[in-house]
Amino acid sequence: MAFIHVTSEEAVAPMGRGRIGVLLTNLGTPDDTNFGAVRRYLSEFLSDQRVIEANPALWQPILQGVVLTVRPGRSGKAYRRIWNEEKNESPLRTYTRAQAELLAERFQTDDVRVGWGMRYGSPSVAEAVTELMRDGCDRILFMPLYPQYSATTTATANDQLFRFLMTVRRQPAIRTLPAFADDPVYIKVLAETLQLALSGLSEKPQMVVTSFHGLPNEYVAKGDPYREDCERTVVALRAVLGLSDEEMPLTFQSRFGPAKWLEPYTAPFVAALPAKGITRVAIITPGFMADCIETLDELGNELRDEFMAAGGKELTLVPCLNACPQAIDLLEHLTRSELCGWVAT
Ligand SMILES: C=CC1=C(C)c2cc3[nH]c(cc4nc(cc5[nH]c(cc1n2)c(C)c5CCC(=O)O)C(CCC(=O)O)=C4C)c(C)c3C=C
Ligand SMILES: [Fe+2]
Ligand SMILES: [Fe+2]
Repeated sequence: MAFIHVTSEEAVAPMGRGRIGVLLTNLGTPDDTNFGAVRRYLSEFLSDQRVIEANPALWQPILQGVVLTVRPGRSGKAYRRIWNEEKNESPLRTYTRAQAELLAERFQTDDVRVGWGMRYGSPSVAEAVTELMRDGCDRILFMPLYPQYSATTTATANDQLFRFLMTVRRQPAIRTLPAFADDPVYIKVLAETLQLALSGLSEKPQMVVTSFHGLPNEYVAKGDPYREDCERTVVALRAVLGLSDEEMPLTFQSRFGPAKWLEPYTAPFVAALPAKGITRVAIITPGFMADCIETLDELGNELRDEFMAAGGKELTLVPCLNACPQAIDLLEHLTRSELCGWVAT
């Protein structure tokens, strides 16, 4: 029996092209400030083996026993201090949604859909990708919003996307955003945000401390390039602003657990400054694309109190990029670069 080969051009439909989707992703945040909601969020977050690399057989009893008994109450209190009462949600969610909505406006004429999702909590990455696929997107740019790469953030966000796609028969094509630690537009926007925050002050700060989320030393020793990426950002920022290492030091905040993390630790570093005659400081947090509990509470409340109690006169916390027009310029720049060949750049 002869096979019939369909070879004529008319017999084969040209390849259909669907829409392009862009999916902004950040870490995630609790749905509420009550004990149960914070516990659910922390349980998901701290069960991620990219975040806590300890053997789960040893870690889970500690997590479910001690950590999730004590921490949700303490963290819930902190979330209540920074909660967006108007929208009844965490600031990280407010800003991530706003970033997606404003970025979507920049792509209206390209017919590019922009969604947003969270690595932990809601809306989940799976929900957000499903929505884009239902909207006809067959090519998706996945954008974990971490300027500095870490396996604990960038890689686990990518894992979560691909884990979902394992359940999908007809997968979209995927691109993922790489870290952008020394991207000139990112550095320029950081510099402008800093200058804007300082422009209203009657006296200039004596020091601009950079504070990045910390990471266990062990992860870096095993090859996580996070510290190098943070250094890249700070070196580029100092160069643009004409500041020395002493005028713009690099520090790490938000240590969790008893292990040694990247140093110097922000809080003791800043609290020791008044004793050295430095009573006016600004703190900039380039690793956070949006204000969250770590910036607003850990620095804006806890560290501010500590600094003032130690004899400090003024602590200026520079807002994160959030949803200001320059932040959206940056997101558009990153998106267009990564969509090269998919849309006109
Ligand atoms: C081992 C624990 C943690 C690692 C490693 C870690 C890395 C890491 N985190 C961010 C960004 C954010 N972290 C946030 C909150 C947060 N982080 C940890 C622990 C680790 N983070 C905890 C327990 C929490 C919850 C808050 C608390 O209970 O204190 C947030 C804010 C979330 C919010 O809702 O506002 C962000 C953002 C980075 C960039 C990073 C690796 C470099
Ligand atoms: Fe964290
Ligand atoms: Fe914290």
